[in-house]
Amino acid sequence: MAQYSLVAGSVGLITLQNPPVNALSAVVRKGIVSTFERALRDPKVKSVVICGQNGVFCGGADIKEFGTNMSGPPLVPMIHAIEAADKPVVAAIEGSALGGGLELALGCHYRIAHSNARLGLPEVSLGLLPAAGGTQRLPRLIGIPAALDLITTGRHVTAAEALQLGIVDQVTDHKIVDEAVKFVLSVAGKPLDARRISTYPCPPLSDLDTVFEMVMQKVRQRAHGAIAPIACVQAVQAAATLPYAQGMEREKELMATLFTSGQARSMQYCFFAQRAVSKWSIPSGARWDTSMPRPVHKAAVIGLGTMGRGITVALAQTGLSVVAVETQEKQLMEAKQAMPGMLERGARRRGVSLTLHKITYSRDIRAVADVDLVIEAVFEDMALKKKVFQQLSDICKPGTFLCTNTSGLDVDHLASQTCNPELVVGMHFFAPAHVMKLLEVVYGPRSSPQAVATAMQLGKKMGKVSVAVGNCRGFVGNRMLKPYVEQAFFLLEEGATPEQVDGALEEFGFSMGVFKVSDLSGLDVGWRVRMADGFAEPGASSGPSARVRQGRRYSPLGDLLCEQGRFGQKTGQGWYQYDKPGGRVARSDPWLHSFLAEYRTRHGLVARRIDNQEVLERCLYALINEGFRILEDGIAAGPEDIDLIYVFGYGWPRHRGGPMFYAGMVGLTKVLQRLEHYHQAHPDVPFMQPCSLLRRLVASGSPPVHRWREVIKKVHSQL
Ligand SMILES: CC/C=C\CC(=O)SCCNC(=O)CCNC(=O)[C@H](O)C(C)(C)COP(=O)(O)OP(=O)(O)OC[C@H]1O[C@@H](n2cnc3c(N)ncnc32)[C@H](O)[C@@H]1OP(=O)(O)O
Repeated sequence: MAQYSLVAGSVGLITLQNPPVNALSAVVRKGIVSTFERALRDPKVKSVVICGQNGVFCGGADIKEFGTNMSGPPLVPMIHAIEAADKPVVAAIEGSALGGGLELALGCHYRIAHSNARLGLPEVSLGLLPAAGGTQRLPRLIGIPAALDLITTGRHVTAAEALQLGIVDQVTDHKIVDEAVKFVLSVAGKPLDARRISTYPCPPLSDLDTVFEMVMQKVRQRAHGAIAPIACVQAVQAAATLPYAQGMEREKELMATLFTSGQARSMQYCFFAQRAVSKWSIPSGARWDTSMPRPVHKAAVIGLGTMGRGITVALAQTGLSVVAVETQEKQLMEAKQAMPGMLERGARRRGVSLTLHKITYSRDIRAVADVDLVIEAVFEDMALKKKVFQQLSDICKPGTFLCTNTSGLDVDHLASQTCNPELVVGMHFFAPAHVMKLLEVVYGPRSSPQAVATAMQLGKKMGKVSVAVGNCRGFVGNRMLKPYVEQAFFLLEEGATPEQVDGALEEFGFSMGVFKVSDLSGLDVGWRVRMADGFAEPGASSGPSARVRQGRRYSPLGDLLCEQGRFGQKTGQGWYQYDKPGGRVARSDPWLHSFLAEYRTRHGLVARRIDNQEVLERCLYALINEGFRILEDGIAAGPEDIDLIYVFGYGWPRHRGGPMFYAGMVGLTKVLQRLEHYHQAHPDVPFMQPCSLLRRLVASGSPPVHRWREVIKKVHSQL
């Protein structure tokens, strides 16, 4: 709702009230319309201030209303009425003014912001565009280039930047409503014509066509198939070329296409999924709202390879004191040289001050004796990690949480090396750890609720999307990767090329296909895992049984490349070739194509034409099928957890909602049928055998993804 009061004798104060973010629900819109009309009618009222309760102006339209039969007064005419009023209206902005919230403020004649405010038009990240006049007013106010930047990226700006851009008229550190009232009294009687943004001409720009062409090209490249950023550019182009009223028509038309699109549904699902996974619960019954995290003031990182450096930087950026331990002198020196640059770039990007002084370095593991939490990030080798955990258990003060950054080893086994296994959890970061948003927090059967809560909270503080997952080989993300990569290898055996497989996946929306990712992270990573799992064995890649291991189909292609020293970008050759070791630009490699042809001949395989549909189905459905197994095993609490892991850690396109949501969009029956088809064709590939949970869901009428938990619960209760 919206509350109305008369202040300072002549100012109508309208306060938006819809906790927690004063979203513009039907009731709030109704409240604004009626209180505003009352203010206009009241002769005592000479001016109006609009603010939000509890330190937040407005988080935008109520996203929960999307997809329902929307009732109540629409936003556009409401904002027009405010702009057209003959009494001055000031938006008093503190906290957030986002989406429809900022559009409401743009309809006001003046905007004053508290220095804590954040403003933005983030609709693009919900698969939409700012359709309450945002695409038409913002370019008129701040110019086309700045408006394009804000609208196509959805980024939030601080009050200081908003002032610089001209979005707000004043920034204050004082009480926002008091300042707004003072301000509106000071402008009483001034003509309002020049304050109505819809009447402004768009600031002229020379060579408009070229500007839009270039922006569109850039936006398309970044969008990976998402349609909202493109529509955002088109809407701003309308502002630049059409009169306001026609621009509004175009905005409406473009929004109508987006609003009902699967992409918008997927992205809005991701928004709510992100909030849902922070409300974690684990099979022991521990939950986010009943488990108290312990404060972490000082942390340590053991091992300063690529991951350790990233984790140290991420911790220091959070403001924690960090002890960075590396026993190898050379590696320590390299880390000391590299990390200041990483911190500097981070500080510049985030507009904050440098935190170099937060890190102390040591070669001696005993330096971690007084820290609250340790993250082990040594080489991915169980024997080495066990030794580190035994040492930590002896050295650390009582109560120190011991975390491992393993990407898939048994966390419980590591916990068993310590005197207090309840203090042990996995904190699986993704490279580069100071940039990537995902953190898998891995609990074992003995991890205490407090250990899980502390790791989850630390992740949040570090700006990560933290997802609590159970302990199994590869946890959630890497476990699902295995069938996906396996299918990609099989496709090469059957006639596809890395270029074709990657092309199909990139067209689907991944920023990089599976083979490019493999070249980037190093082919040796997967090779080591396959060796540890007893699949890859020296000398076994070329014998007669090379393509069968442990009674199932196996492709030794990745092992063969590793045996040739082709580890990807770092060696300049992998599935592609690069201009030099460390090169970044993948080029097709004729050697690889001959190698594949020879390999097929050697194994009596005849290359066939494979279409992109088959590439997608085999790679993605194999991955999704493993996702169902993970749900069935209780390793992830719900489909949202898996989806966020894939969106934030593995480049799954957000506009496709994550693998499990995508399965729902495709139709569970179809996914099941295609898995059955491929499993019949390849009975020696267990990953293609449809998971029984998928069958259960189909048998229960393929409920929407938010109702899967009910079926999963039933499955678990019957175990
Ligand atoms: C004609 C169409 C015109 C306009 C279109 C739009 O306006 S679309 C909406 C544009 N706005 C946004 O995208 C903002 C989304 N919200 C946020 O970015 C953050 O929530 C915000 C406002 C920065 C606050 O962040 P904070 O970390 O403090 O809280 P949290 O994100 O956990 O949110 C708290 C709860 O509020 C719910 N919520 C937030 N925004 C909205 C919203 N716009 N509509 C509905 N609900 C919203 C959020 O889901 C949380 O709910 P909970 O049940 O507690 O998990």
